Amino acid sequence: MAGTSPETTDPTLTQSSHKPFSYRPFNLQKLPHLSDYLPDVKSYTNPLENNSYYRPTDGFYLTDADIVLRQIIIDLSGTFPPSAPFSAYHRAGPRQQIFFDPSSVRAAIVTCGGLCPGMNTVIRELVVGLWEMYGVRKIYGVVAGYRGFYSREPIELNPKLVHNWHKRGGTVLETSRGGFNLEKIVDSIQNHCFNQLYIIGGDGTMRGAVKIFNEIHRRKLNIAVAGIPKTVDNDIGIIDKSFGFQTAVEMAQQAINAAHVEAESAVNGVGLVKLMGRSTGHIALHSTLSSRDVDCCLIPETEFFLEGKGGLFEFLEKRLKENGHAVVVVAEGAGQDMIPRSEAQKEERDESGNPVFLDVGAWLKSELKNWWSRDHPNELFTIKLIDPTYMIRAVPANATDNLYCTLLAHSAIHGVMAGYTGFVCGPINGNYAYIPLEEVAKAKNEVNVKDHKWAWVRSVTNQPDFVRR
Ligand SMILES: Nc1ncnc2c1ncn2[C@@H]1O[C@H](COP(=O)(O)OP(=O)(O)OP(=O)(O)O)[C@@H](O)[C@H]1O
Ligand SMILES: O=P(O)(O)OC[C@H]1O[C@](O)(CO)[C@@H](O)[C@@H]1O
Ligand SMILES: [Mg+2]
Repeated sequence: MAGTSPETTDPTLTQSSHKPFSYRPFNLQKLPHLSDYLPDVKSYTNPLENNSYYRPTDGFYLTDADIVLRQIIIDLSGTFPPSAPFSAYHRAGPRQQIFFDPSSVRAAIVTCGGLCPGMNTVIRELVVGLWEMYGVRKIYGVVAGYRGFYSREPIELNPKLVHNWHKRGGTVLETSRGGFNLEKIVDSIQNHCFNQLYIIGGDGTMRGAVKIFNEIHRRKLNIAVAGIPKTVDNDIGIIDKSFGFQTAVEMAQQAINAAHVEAESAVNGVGLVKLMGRSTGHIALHSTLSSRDVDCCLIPETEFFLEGKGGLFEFLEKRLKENGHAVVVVAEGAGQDMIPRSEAQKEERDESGNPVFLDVGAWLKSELKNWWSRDHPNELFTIKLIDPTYMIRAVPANATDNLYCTLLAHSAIHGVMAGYTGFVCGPINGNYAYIPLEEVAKAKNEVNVKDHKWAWVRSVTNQPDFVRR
């Protein structure tokens, strides 16, 4: 159960009792396990064995031999096997042997960072899953993010209390930014005798979770740490997509529809929609592709400009002439370098240290108005800015995201009960896997403006590439 070695040279599948499978050209990512630093940690038979609802059949339990490949698209005309081996991860799911006696488990759940549809579903399913599948009875909610570990009393959770939480937006446990004090957090975890941590949050939260995991490891504590990636921006790497993202894209359609109606109903009407996306434009991109009413999509990953040949003004002028209206979607992180700001504004950070952005929607609206009145002083022009910001992330998860949240929560529980620690669970190519926390904390998921998806956006909108020629 301990580690897996990527160094095995034999290209055939090999197995021994302590060194599980490794298969070239796949590099099976090492998953930390409590037994790595606690050699005497005891194992138990999984209680699902006797759970009348599950009746484990052949193949029900997964072993370390079950892996998920990160790269499933291969160009055989290139070098094969590739010079750098593909990453592979352990599949998520129940293990026959577990490393916690359910009656001694004290699980803690915390939510950190901004809101995202589905946070309450994950909490609910962690509570219900721990309770029903493994018979855990001591489950606590840490209130208000990382700072809550040392500044608030945890609340005890049970299935009855959380039964309808999945129907509510936000997080009943509350969340916050900042307040990360490693010593205080780990001291408090020890004082409360928590031995399982379920940390729900975005990229910043995962970086904090790595530090907590390392400190727990350093103190040699019998505490397993699981990260559950949450980000409405979909900016966490390796996993297919984050929960709540699809719900947010769906909500954004309402704003785009309204912008389209306003623009269509005016003379030279422009509907401008500002959507979330701090450093990634996934919400803007996916909303544009699903809507088909969008004439131009602006995201942080690619620059744009206003004046001159190939610029936004020239493009909109053409569109207004052709169609009488236009819809522009802009991600909040786009065009930040173009917005004038004071020295103080340049330095501004939120409690977590993230740069505070200026309002690209208001800025763009004003630039477009000025341009039109300068170049077409005698022609009507209307611009309506719709900024649904928090509306797209404060809603409950849709059915697809609710299902996704449930599978994530159950994957996390199975992994922790099996003694894995310092991992994140998430879907890779549609299959749930355990990924080392450290790897997730480093990985970014930006829109690749060189790939087919962005080309698709450009073919749907026919917007310029904003390259000065
Ligand atoms: N490098 C870091 N080390 C330790 N803690 C961190 C780090 N970065 C962020 N955190 C902590 O993680 C928590 C959440 O971080 P942040 O506000 O950046 O949100 P996030 O998890 O990235 O979610 P999102 O950006 O999707 O809203 C905060 O309490 C913050 O103090
Ligand atoms: O106003 P808050 O709660 O700090 O969050 C705003 C940020 O959170 C996110 O929703 C997620 O990081 C970003 O899109 C946005 O910039
Ligand atoms: Mg973040």
